[in-house]
Parts: sequence; structure tokens; C-alpha cells
Amino acid sequence: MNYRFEASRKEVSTFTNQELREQFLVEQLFESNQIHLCYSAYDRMIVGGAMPVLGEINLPNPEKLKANYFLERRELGIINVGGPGVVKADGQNYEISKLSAVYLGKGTQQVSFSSVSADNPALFYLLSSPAHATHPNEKLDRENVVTVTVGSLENSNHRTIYKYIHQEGIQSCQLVMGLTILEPGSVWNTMPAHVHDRRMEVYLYFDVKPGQAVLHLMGEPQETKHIWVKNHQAVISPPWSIHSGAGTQNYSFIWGMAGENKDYTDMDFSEISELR
Ligand SMILES: O=C[C@H](O)[C@@H](O)CC(=O)C(=O)O
Ligand SMILES: [Zn+2]
Repeated sequence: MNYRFEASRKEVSTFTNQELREQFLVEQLFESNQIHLCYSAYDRMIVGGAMPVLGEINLPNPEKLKANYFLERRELGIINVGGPGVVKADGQNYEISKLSAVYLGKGTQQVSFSSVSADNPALFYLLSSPAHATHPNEKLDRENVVTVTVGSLENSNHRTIYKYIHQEGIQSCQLVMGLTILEPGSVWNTMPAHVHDRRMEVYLYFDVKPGQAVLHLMGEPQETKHIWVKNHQAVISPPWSIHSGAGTQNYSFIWGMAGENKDYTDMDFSEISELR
């Protein structure tokens, strides 16, 4: 498991593009028969990807956690962005196809991942935050997810937000998780941009078509920086940073947060005219 320390706002404002990428971009999450994990000091969020092809891969117990097992003091949200796959948790199988999810609560001891077919492997995206209580393990199929359509083609930001783990959905301690799908012709996400000092956030860009990319914006609203992000890469967003992007074509992304509250609407927006 890779470990990312925090960086100060002042420091980030002086970063070169390479330093920004080393600090905030998670370049590789999905590799055949591997699990990649990255521990962020911001709200102790762990970002990961599991890509089982042949057989099962187990969720490891990284030494850094000093725990008896991964979910001893944590909860985990899983969304599949690949082919159909199975999440096995303490003997229970949850089969999930693309864009379906599983929540695993604190105390779940054995977790493993497998694909239904090696020709079309599952890509399990993982977000885990510290947990103080146990909420039940639960699967959520894509068809049953609460959605809200926002933006407009005129503003190049017509998109549908799918909320999976949130106050009115799957219950958790602090994890909030969902995804957003942009309509063809719409390229802007999260514009007007916002910050939420009370929560950090992570974006995983997916369904970015071959040869396309997303220009992700971060930093304080008056001190923005950019990172070019490819398909299946994630960006860590500190609580003081905006997190917004424009693609060279439409795309989708998974957003996930942890911190002080789980109130999705607790955002401090910046006027577009005030961004610098
Ligand atoms: O705090 C909330 C998150 O930044 C995202 O949910 C925003 C988003 O999906 C969008 O506007 O497209
Ligand atoms: Zn946000």
C-alpha cells in the first residue's frame, strides 16, 4: 500500500505539474490479478482498485493499518466499473455488474474479489474510511440507485448524479459515495466549482474514451492548478481544494468523500467569475 502525506495550501500553490501529480494523482489502480491501494492522510481515506482475472484476490491486511484485518476499524465502498464480478464477504457472495455497488461494514473479516468471466474482467473501485460503528453489508444494483439530473447542454455540463452511499441511501459511518455520468456533448463536471472544508474527496475518472482525457482542476478557488487525467486514474482532493474537470469528450467519474459530515449539499460554491 502506497502512502500519501498531506500537503499545505501554500506548498501546493508552488508545485510543478510533476509534483502535483506525485502528490494527488493515483495513476494505476487496475492491474490484472492485483489490488492496488493508496492511503491518503486526508481523512485517512484509502483508494484502491482490484482487477481479478483468474481466480480470487483477497483484500490484504496492510502492515500500515496495524490491524488484525482490513475492516477491523474501517468501512468499504465498492463500485464495479468493469465486467460482472463477485465480491465475497465473510462467506456471502454479492454478484455485481457494471455500476452496481457493495458496502461492507466494520468487522467484516474476509473479503475477496473475482470476475465472472476472464474475458471481461470486473474492475472493483474501492474507497475505505475509518469507522466507529458497524453498518450492515449491502449490495445496491444500478437500477435502484437514486439519481438527480443537473446542468444543461448549453453549459456543457448536462449530467446525472447517482448516489449510492449517502444519508438517504446505504448507511455508513462517514463514507459518502456515488458517480456522475455526463451526456454526450457535455464535458464539465462540478462547475460552478465548490469546496467542503469538512470533507476530503476523491474522483475516479472512468469511461474516458480511447485517446481522450480529462483536465482536472484543483487548488484553492483563487489559486487553481490542473492535472491531465487518463481513464481509470483517480485524483485526491484536499478539503480546501476545488475538484472539477473538463473532458475532451464526455466521460463518467466516481466521487467519494469522508470527514466531518455526510451532508451531500454541504458545499461552498465559488462564482465562476471569481475563479483564478
Ligand atoms: O461533493 C460532491 C461532489 O463533488 C460530486 O458529487 C459533484 C458531481 O458529481 C458533479 O457535480 O458532477
Ligand atoms: Zn465535492
